[in-house]
Amino acid sequence: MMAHDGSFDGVERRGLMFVLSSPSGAGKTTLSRLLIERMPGLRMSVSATTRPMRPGEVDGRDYHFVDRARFEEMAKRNELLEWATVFDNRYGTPRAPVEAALTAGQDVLFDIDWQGTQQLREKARQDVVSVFILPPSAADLEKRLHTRAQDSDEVIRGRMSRASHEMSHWAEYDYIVINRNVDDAFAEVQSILKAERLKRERRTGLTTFVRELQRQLES
Ligand SMILES: Nc1nc2c(ncn2[C@@H]2O[C@H](COP(=O)(O)OP(=O)(O)O)[C@@H](O)[C@H]2O)c(=O)[nH]1
Ligand SMILES: Nc1ncnc2c1ncn2[C@@H]1O[C@H](COP(=O)(O)OP(=O)(O)O)[C@@H](O)[C@H]1O
Repeated sequence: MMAHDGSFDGVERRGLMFVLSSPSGAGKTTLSRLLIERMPGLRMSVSATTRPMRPGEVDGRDYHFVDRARFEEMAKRNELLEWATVFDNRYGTPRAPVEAALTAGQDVLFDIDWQGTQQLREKARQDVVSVFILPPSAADLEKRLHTRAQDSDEVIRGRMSRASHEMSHWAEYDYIVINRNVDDAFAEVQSILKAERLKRERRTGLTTFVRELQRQLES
């Protein structure tokens, strides 16, 4: 039997919400892309944002780029699972795709800030697994923001000055990963997801599975 989540261990489970947060430039986007590529059964939550599109970004893949009026309308209609203001722009998670994925037994990956993580945790504590990504040093963080070459010097200065505030929320997260080297950080994040998928409480099919094992043993 194949479980809904695409894994092959034969036991159904409830989908989980896997959250990555970090100061800008620490590597969330890089690690998220690798996770989506390499972990079956994991879907990315594509946020809505009012911030301008960066070179190389694609509407509907990286974000749903919307204007302020549209964003306010989505929030008012309760179409967002959470939302927050970051760097003067609005960011929010469309509710419907997340609920559809979880119902289908898929896990959902979120690249959201600490404000959004708090809101998800309040709504669904048991289903949220949160990881905070730290850069190895301030110098590395600044270098990464510059090598990404997608923001002006002024925007980068703003992001650096917000980094310390963002980082002050590290202790609210379940796991902390220091992104020195992408391969190691990816292996750590992947291990967290793999272990969390095995948590007893999420594995709704265990009672049936064990009952069947017992039946086989006793017959
Ligand atoms: N609360 C919340 N935060 C979001 C959402 N989407 C993105 N963010 C956060 O907004 C911040 C800025 O994102 P972005 O402009 O793409 O820059 P980045 O930091 O380089 O990824 C990051 O901390 C994201 O995690 C969302 O839907 N909700
Ligand atoms: N471990 C790492 N070592 C060196 N550069 C990295 C590492 N992780 C990410 N980067 C680079 O740093 C820049 C910022 O990473 P990104 O994933 O966009 O961060 P975030 O989404 O957290 O803002 C990108 O150019 C990315 O390729």
